[in-house]
Amino acid sequence: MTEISEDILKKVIKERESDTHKGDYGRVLLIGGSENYGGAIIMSTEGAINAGTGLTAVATHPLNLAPLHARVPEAMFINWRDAKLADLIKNMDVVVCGPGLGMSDLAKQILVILRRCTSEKQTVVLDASALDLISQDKNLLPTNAGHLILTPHQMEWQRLSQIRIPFQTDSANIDALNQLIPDTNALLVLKSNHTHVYNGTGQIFVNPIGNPGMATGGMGDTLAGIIGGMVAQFGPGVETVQAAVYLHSLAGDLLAKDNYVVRPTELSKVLPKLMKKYSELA
Ligand SMILES: NC(=O)C1=CN([C@@H]2O[C@H](COP(=O)(O)OP(=O)(O)OC[C@H]3O[C@@H](n4cnc5c(N)ncnc54)[C@H](OP(=O)(O)O)[C@@H]3O)[C@@H](O)[C@H]2O)[C@@H](O)CC1
Ligand SMILES: Nc1ncnc2c1ncn2[C@@H]1O[C@H](COP(=O)(O)OP(=O)(O)O)[C@@H](O)[C@H]1O
Ligand SMILES: [Mg+2]
Repeated sequence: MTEISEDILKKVIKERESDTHKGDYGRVLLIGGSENYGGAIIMSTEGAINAGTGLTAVATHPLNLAPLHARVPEAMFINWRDAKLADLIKNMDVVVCGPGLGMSDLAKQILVILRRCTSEKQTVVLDASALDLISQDKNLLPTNAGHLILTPHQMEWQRLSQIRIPFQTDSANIDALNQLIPDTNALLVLKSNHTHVYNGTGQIFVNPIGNPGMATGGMGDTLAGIIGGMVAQFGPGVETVQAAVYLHSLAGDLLAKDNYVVRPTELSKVLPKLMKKYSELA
């Protein structure tokens, strides 16, 4: 087991070369946000954009168009019922699916489309409702994606793995991950006050930082967006995911120095400054 440290940020976050454009920093599609959970996909999008995604698109319920554009005009919008969703998925580097997606039949259909349209070169980050739907039907897993990153909290992992929370030991978690996705490219980010990152070969990385001010709805949605944005720029390896988890908590700790509660939307705002600092320390 390895404790994640600040060094991972220096290693992963690179200074940007002058001769580059938005296409060099990745295309990310975020899918989620039903009528009742629009905030989840907006917070996830804010995480992705503030973590540096080159081009960001959001497939969501049409109710979320105005609030999404008001908060994050950098993001493009597509109605999640639009037939063009399939082609859009095919053109993405990373798809983050699940924040506020909900458990409807439409949500299930979206997972079917995602499974059909993803391929080897792409990374899919699965969070929240996407994981709960897959718990009900394992055939919904988008196994054609080159890299799969699962980001459950402990109850979502209980539903998916059938391991009750007190029995979620490292060895049980690794076995369950390998059984669920017999592909060593899969990563499990098991969120808690000390999030564990597992890869398919049995390596374990533990996040030592973060604080209870971060126990606010939307904090995990934000992390899923940050992971998507960082994978789009720095690749889908386990180091990028460790860096995303650490950066999220570091931002949370920075805010918790003088705030009782850390709002996910505030956390996203401090990411560009932190990333700048670590890109220069490489
Ligand atoms: N603003 C918005 O739009 C927001 C929308 N959201 C969207 O809502 C949807 C449902 O997601 P969800 O996470 O809220 O519900 P669910 O999966 O039932 O989990 C809660 C249950 O798990 C238990 N639990 C045990 N251990 C735990 C742990 N370590 N961390 C967390 N929970 C833990 C917990 O136990 P208890 O609180 O009872 O002790 C409770 O019984 C999903 O689409 C999501 O994206 C949210 O992101 C919020 C902001
Ligand atoms: N007490 C805590 N200490 C450190 N981090 C926490 C704490 N509580 C929650 N977090 C972090 O906040 C996030 C919560 O994720 P999740 O439960 O999926 O939130 P949501 O679904 O509401 O967005 C995780 O990244 C978790 O590590
Ligand atoms: Mg969550």
